Amino acid sequence: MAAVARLFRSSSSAVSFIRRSLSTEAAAELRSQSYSPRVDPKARNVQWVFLGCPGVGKGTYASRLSALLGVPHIATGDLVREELSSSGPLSKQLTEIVNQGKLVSDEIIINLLSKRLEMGEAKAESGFILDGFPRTVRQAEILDEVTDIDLVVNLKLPENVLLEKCLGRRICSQCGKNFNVASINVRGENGNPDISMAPLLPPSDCVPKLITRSDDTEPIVKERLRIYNEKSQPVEEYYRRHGKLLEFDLPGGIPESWPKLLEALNLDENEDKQCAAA
Ligand SMILES: Nc1ncnc2c1ncn2[C@@H]1O[C@H](COP(=O)(O)OP(=O)(O)O)[C@@H](O)[C@H]1O
Repeated sequence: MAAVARLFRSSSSAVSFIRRSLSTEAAAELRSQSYSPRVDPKARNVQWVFLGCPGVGKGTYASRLSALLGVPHIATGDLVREELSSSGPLSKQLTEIVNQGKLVSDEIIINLLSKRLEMGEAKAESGFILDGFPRTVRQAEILDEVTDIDLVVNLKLPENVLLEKCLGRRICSQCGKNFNVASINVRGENGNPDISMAPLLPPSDCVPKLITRSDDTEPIVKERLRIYNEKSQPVEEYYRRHGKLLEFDLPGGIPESWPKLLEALNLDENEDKQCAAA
């Protein structure tokens, strides 16, 4: 773990980039606005983290908010998948780890994230919505050493829904959009409401190009859920202690959840004009 801190200390480009672009002043200003509903979302420097189990919809909601707020959506899972399809030196090692449902080392993930952030710097990006990072308490501590996170949104769904969602997930290999062929109807337990989600079907152009992620099989999803509970649930606790965690129980699919999420974030639905489809 010390090696990761050393990586940040010694990799001056990564550290200086993160320090420069993740301005704590802007973060303090955002906090002082306390998500006031009347603030122009584009005027904010958003530095948010999305937490949640595999399949919960971090990518869907983070990318919608990224379009609404005009900040990049950075998903470390996407960075890992890009790396493993690139036939670069890490590719074989990463394929093995991902296909076992395990986590990539903190060193590798921070390296990939630093490179992505540097690329954003070149494009004068400001703010971010991180999805899939941090996933260990050590990653959260390292992030805190280099920046000031404003808000952590913890998306939640029951585990049986998560499994069905992962197994129904399909991706268009051409446009990259995510779809879901599962029709979910799960009875709520212990007084919790029932959950229904209609399938999110692709347009006919995408149908012949649909692929399934190699780690979206039942045994691998179960392992990813186990690892989430072991390694990433403590991250929820870490941010809860720091008073940054917003818990959000998804009430259903996108049509029910999106307006409620905007409400929880004090964002006005009327600002949702240019939001891209999920
Ligand atoms: N922050 C991270 N730390 C370690 N490994 C990661 C991290 N982010 C992504 N990965 C790797 O990439 C895989 C895919 O990530 P992601 O698409 O976020 O999956 P999930 O659907 O399980 O949330 C993970 O199972 C893990 O192997």
